[in-house]
Amino acid sequence: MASALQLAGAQVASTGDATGTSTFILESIIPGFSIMRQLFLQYFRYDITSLVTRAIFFAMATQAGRYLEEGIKDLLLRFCCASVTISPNDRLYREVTSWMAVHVIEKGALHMAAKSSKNDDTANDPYRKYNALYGATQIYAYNPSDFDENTPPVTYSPSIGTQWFWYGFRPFMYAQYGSGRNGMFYGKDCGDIVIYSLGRTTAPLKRFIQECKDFEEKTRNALTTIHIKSGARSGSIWSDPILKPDRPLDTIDMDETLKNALIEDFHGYLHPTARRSYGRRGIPYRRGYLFYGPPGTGKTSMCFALAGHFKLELYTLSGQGLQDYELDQLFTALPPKCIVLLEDIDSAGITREHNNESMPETEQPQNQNSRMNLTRVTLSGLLNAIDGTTSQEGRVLIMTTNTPEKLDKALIRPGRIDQMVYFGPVTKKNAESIFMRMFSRDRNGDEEHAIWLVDTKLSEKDLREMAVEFSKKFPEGQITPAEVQGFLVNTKSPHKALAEVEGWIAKTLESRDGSKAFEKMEIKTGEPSEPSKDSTKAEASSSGLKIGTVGKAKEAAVESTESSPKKTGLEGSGAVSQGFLPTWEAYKMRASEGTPSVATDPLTEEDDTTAGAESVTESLHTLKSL
Ligand SMILES: Nc1ncnc2c1ncn2[C@@H]1O[C@H](COP(=O)(O)OP(=O)(O)OP(=O)(O)O)[C@@H](O)[C@H]1O
Repeated sequence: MASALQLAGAQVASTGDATGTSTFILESIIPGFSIMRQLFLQYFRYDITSLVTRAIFFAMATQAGRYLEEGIKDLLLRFCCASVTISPNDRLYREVTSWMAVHVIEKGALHMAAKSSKNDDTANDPYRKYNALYGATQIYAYNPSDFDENTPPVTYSPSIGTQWFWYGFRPFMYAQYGSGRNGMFYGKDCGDIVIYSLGRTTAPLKRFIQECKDFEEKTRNALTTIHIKSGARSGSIWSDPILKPDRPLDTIDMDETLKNALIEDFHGYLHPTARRSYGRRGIPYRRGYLFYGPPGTGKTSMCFALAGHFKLELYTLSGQGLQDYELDQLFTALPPKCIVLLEDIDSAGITREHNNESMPETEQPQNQNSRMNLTRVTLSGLLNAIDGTTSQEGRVLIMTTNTPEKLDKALIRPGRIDQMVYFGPVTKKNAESIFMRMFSRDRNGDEEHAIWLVDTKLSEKDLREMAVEFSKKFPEGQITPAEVQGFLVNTKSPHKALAEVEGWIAKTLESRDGSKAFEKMEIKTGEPSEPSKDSTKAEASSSGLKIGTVGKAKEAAVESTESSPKKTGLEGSGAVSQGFLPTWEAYKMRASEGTPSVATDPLTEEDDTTAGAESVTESLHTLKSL
């Protein structure tokens, strides 16, 4: 090698002509060039100098052309186009991407990104079960045949870089940038989208954005949008939307009065003027519900049904594997109106200290995954996220639990939880309606799956009679709706179900010591709270807050409802006795009776709030015992 270099050096030094000069220059651009040249000369008797020189000129011209093109494009975009930038955290981001996917990509774009639901980040999460059941994933229109788990749908979207398209008679450019510096891609994180339109006016862009929003709304008409926690480099963010067909409210079997009261309460809260009215009274515009009851009684299903009915996006979380700052990030990123579902809030194991500090060292999990699973939010972190200073207004918070008595009083204090709703085992009436739902014919006349033995000869009347017969076999308050549903799904035939129900009930009760019915749950919050590090808790205690035992509240309600004209079925979390808003139903009822003050519609009426305490306390007496 050394001798070759010497040879090259000697060659350059010895030739003082033009070839020597260009060889010298080329050597400085391509180290080792003179050796290569020497070898070519020796073996092929060909001087590569002019060939390499031309190649270098060509490369430089191409690069210069590229810079020129970029420069012209920059000038064109800057001075001849209007643009709008959309950040990846904004819901517009996916609305625009969805529009692009259907109107540009699927119409024959040459460059696109493909994604299969099997590969997406949510594949291993618990909500996969919903995806499996309903095939919900990033889709643009719901089509049941798309959701065969064995052949997961592939979705196409705009690829990174730029894409020109026509919108109306105007050229538009879609540009997807990376999240890194200068828009470079870092990992798989995407940065802003910028949409350019030719012409010095923003009106076409605004029309385009509105069309993307309308399109998204139309395609999601019968779908509920769900978001779950998803990891990001800088903490936690909400996942891309997971879509699932709306669950109609009439598929939730529960006490009808209670269900209607809950729906009315939602209506009241979501009334267009509600935000202003809350603000005027100095009440943060938030609403909290606690759904409690045994497992499989419809708490989660009701959340989905409410989200679908009120067209609110559902953001679901469990406290496990979350740190306080992540919870804060997630709550801060919520849109102005949505439902946040905190599932199984008791088993989320909210701790009072950070990250298992209280756990003896020997019991601390050794491996990283177990440590992550044990990472939990602290009570103060949760309270802060729910109603801290940075917490979004407008959202509905629903917490579900099987063990309400274990919940910290600070968590369910008025203002955080405004209504508590009990979901219980099936009544005879519920059993009848579950039977009817399972076996009545599809009203749309769609073909049923072959294994589902829908008896087409059975008239609606016959089926109803069978349902009544079926319901008579049910002992009150001992079987959950999920159990009944499971039994009927397995039998798949009304005749078989009727024949086997008695045996099945006996077996079910026997398997869990059937002598015991489900005990009615009580939220025992009579004693004062323990002193805590948490300031919010301290504030709750110092305010003299004692949330009455729900059971006792119910007793009081029963006594007083005897004289009340109508029952609502919702329980204020002690909130009502503290002067918080009673149920919407109660307001409406009082409004129709012409009772003055808060008793009229709280959201639209301009009333005197100082007179509210009495009427509010009175409204408590309209609450129904469950
Ligand atoms: N009241 C009900 N009406 C209709 N279906 C119900 C009802 N309760 C339970 N189910 C059915 O049972 C299954 C489980 O229900 P769901 O997850 O809503 O119960 P849950 O009360 O949230 O249970 P958990 O406390 O274990 O989370 C679902 O398939 C749902 O359709």
